Amino acid sequence: MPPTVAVVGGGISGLAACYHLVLLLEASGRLGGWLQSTRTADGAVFEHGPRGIRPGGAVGTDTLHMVSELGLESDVLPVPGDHPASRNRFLYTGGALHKLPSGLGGLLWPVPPFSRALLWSGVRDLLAPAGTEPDESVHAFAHRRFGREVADIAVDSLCRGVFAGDCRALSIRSCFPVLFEAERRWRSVLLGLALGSGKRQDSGLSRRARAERWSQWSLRGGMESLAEALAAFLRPRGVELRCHAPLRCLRRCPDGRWQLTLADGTVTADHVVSALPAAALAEVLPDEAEPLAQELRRIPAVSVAVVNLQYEGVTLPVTGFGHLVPSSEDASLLGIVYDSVAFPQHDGTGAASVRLTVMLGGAWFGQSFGEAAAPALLLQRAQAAVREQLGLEPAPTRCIVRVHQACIPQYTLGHWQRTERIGRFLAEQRLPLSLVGASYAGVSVNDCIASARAAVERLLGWPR
Ligand SMILES: Cc1cc2nc3c(=O)[nH]c(=O)nc-3n(C[C@H](O)[C@H](O)[C@H](O)COP(=O)(O)OP(=O)(O)OC[C@H]3O[C@@H](n4cnc5c(N)ncnc54)[C@H](O)[C@@H]3O)c2cc1C
Ligand SMILES: C=Cc1c2[nH]c(c1C)Cc1[nH]c(c(CCC(=O)O)c1C)Cc1[nH]c(c(C)c1CCC(=O)O)Cc1[nH]c(c(C)c1C=C)C2
Repeated sequence: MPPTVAVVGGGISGLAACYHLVLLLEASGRLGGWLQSTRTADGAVFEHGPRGIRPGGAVGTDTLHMVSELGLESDVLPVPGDHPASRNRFLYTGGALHKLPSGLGGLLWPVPPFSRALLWSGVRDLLAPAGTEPDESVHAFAHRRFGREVADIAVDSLCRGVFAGDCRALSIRSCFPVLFEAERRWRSVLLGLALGSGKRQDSGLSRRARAERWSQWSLRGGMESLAEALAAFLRPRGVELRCHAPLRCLRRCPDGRWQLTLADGTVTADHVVSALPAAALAEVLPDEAEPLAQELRRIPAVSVAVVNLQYEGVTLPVTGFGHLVPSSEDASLLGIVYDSVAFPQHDGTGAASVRLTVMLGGAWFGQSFGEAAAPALLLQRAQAAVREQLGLEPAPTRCIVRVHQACIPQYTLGHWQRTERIGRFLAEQRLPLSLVGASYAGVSVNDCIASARAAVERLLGWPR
């Protein structure tokens, strides 16, 4: 009989793992995890989780390949390289919006909010010696290589716009491994980025993405359609996708198999693929795996309030992907995405509208709003930010507030050692358990899918 493999966690990582396996157990009543899209009767789509996926690199190529296999090709909404949402990103500092420099002109002269031409930061990176520490905070790394202003403003904002996190606590080695490696290998981040990108094998959609220089893509029905399409692909192929099936407890049977205790019974499996957040897995492990549980509990995650707003009869003062707010300007307000610029197809058939998503909290959630923030307060804060930062005075015609508890894992300093210790424990104890998902090696949808695929390949002994 072939071994039984149970996948726990029905987010994108668990679903992607099931691509080749047979049973998935999901605690909630829906699949997709943070892939959450609201579709309104007038055809508008509001994203409460990821809103765009990068097509580049091996992981981006693999995701696009999966999209083709799922038959979603005609639903892909690309954002080509010459689109304003690809070219323009803004920072809100000193009470004003500043376009992030692009092109040579933007590097040769001082462009606010930077007091010196960014060229000097590039020269500093080319001349500075390579670091020797095995890990460093993202801020310390950026300060050492590019100078204080770039670290305090640009890199601070970048970490808020990807991890909703604090660059002073996040690890360069785990959050931005490409930059870390570039410095180690080429002694300069810029040199490494310029020389380091190898040749890629493109086909179909990814070839088109490269030719048209897509910066990101979404789907006509929103990102949740990726989870729905995966589920629709898996069910007729014999994969059992069980919702309302929270894993309560994981025990080893005397014969070495796992016994999974659910709310309404037990399941036995030879191998378990955990696609749960690290802290959720820690809660269900048996006592003998306490050292593993302790490491998992040291991988924190931050909460983000996502406020979707729709306005009618207004015009944005700038056009682009959106703007980020450095923590020195306003720690509680991470940034605003101008959704209707990148994906006007999601505006629906109503009157011409501007759709925005305001993201609040992250690493500053508790200090800004308390642990149990009232949705009305978050909505008020979001609307005030849109008024102050974008000058949109009218009341929004549609508002959706979601508070996502512990939604983005934080790879803090030393994360690489934690994941190594976790791997060592699994190997030494010969535990038939694979860990996939956003808690370990990349938070993007691409990284989650890639982690699931790699685990399944190891499990089934497939060559890469
Ligand atoms: C607001 C926001 C914006 C984002 N934007 C982007 C973006 O633009 N681009 C991008 O690439 N990525 C983005 N991301 C990141 C990306 O969406 C996530 O990292 C990814 O979806 C995580 O998937 P996952 O399957 O690993 O985890 P999750 O989605 O957290 O799935 C885990 C699943 O496990 C289930 N579960 C928990 N406990 C149990 C249990 N005991 N038993 C059974 N099931 C359980 C949960 O219900 C959940 O469904 C964003 C994330 C957020 C929150
Ligand atoms: C304001 C907060 C956030 C915004 N998006 C996210 C947060 C927390 C979450 C997020 N955004 C991206 C990813 C995936 C990372 C990846 O490796 O693909 C996640 C988890 C994509 C992303 N968003 C921004 C950048 C620079 C990236 C990396 C990929 C890319 O270059 O496209 C910047 C950014 N995010 C937000 C805004 C308003 C913004 C810039 C203007 C929203």
